[in-house]
Amino acid sequence: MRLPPAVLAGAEEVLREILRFTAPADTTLSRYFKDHPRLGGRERGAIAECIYAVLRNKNFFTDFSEAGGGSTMRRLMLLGMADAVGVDALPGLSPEEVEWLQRMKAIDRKLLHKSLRSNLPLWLYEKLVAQYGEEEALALADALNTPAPLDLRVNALKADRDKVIAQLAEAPIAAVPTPYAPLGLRVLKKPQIQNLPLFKEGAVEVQDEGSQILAQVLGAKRGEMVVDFCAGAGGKTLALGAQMRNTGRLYAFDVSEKRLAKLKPRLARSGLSNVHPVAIAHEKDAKIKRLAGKIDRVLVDAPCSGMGTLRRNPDVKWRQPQSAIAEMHDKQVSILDGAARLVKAGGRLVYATCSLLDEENDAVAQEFVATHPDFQLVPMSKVLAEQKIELEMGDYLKLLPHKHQTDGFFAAVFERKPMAAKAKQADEAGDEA
Ligand SMILES: C[S@@+](CC[C@H](N)C(=O)[O-])C[C@H]1O[C@@H](n2cnc3c(N)ncnc32)[C@H](O)[C@@H]1O
Repeated sequence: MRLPPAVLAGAEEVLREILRFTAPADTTLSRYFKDHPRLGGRERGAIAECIYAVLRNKNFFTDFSEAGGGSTMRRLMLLGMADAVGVDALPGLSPEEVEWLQRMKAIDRKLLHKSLRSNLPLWLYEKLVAQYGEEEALALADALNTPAPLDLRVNALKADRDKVIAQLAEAPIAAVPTPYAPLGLRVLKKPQIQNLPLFKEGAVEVQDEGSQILAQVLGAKRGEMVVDFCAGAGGKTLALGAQMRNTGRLYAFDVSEKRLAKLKPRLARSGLSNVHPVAIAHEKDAKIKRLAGKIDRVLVDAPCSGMGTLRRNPDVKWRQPQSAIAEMHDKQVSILDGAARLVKAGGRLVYATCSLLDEENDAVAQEFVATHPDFQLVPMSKVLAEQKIELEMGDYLKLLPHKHQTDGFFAAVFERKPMAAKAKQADEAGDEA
């Protein structure tokens, strides 16, 4: 069935705004839908998919749109719409436009020049080639430009994975266990999970399998004191609280009160009562000092470029200049240093990002070890074996969409050496006196 003509005009209008890259694409889209309440579900879906198709394929579409009639914005919008809903669903096209769109569909993208095929900014493509080699960088780029599946985490406090699969099947929603995360489910289509009783009652949360694995890597146990240092809206906090079986104390720190506020309804659904959200001013806040040397496990899910999440947020690659990566690195080093003070002797610290870039990952972990002799790296192979997760890794966790079908994630685990830590804690106590 053809879309109403107004949908194409609407998509062009919102695309023009989004390609200014002054705000996240999902924020602009939500505002547009709020301002146009009469748009139906199918129309909204078509506009959103069109926008995301353009963001994912921007290099290729921009190059191809140099040919063809009408304004550049209409041509980009048509390419996005054709990708999203197919040429036959588009109303009011001229015969030339139909022929032009069919020509685009027939192109074998594997034969394109690599910078067009990767659909990444050149600086990012070159960094990935330097890290992974050309063949793997292209496979990674292809995976990053493919929409992510919908993953759920079963809340072990309220449900059991097999039973949730059976309940979803009644909806009917097909879901299978994720390959690595013990409580993960991959939903085969993308239904509105938020309306299901299972979701409203807190039996499931939406969480990428990679993010679930990150939370698991911290190894939080019953009765422990744990800090989620960059908790945000609490994706990992909720997983950690359930891992701790709703016992002990889990502090959820963040500098953004707005993000922490989004954690509250999720906490209410989850049934967790061991979580304590705390807004901090910065990573050296006095609230942190009070807990210095007292915490069993600290997770630093650091602010980062987010380049591992391009399957979901394809605008992220166009919205950040290369110079932002060096700034991120410095911030990450500073946050990790601030968070490390919390860890008690023999306790663990996990540094994690959803970036794919060495500067934000390996380089931060190496700098930390070099400047914190009281901590030692715990090889990820050992951590994964402890958690019974069957993934082959070396020193670090490096999850990649083309290999593991997760978002791109990095994690390094450090342990505070028992004796040295005690001496340092004594020093810190002396400093504070
Ligand atoms: C990658 S996001 C966290 C995502 C979250 N852990 C989750 O799983 O949903 C990084 C978070 O770090 C927070 N942040 C930025 N600077 C910080 C700082 N100096 N101390 C603590 N949190 C900080 C940001 O507000 C953001 O919420």
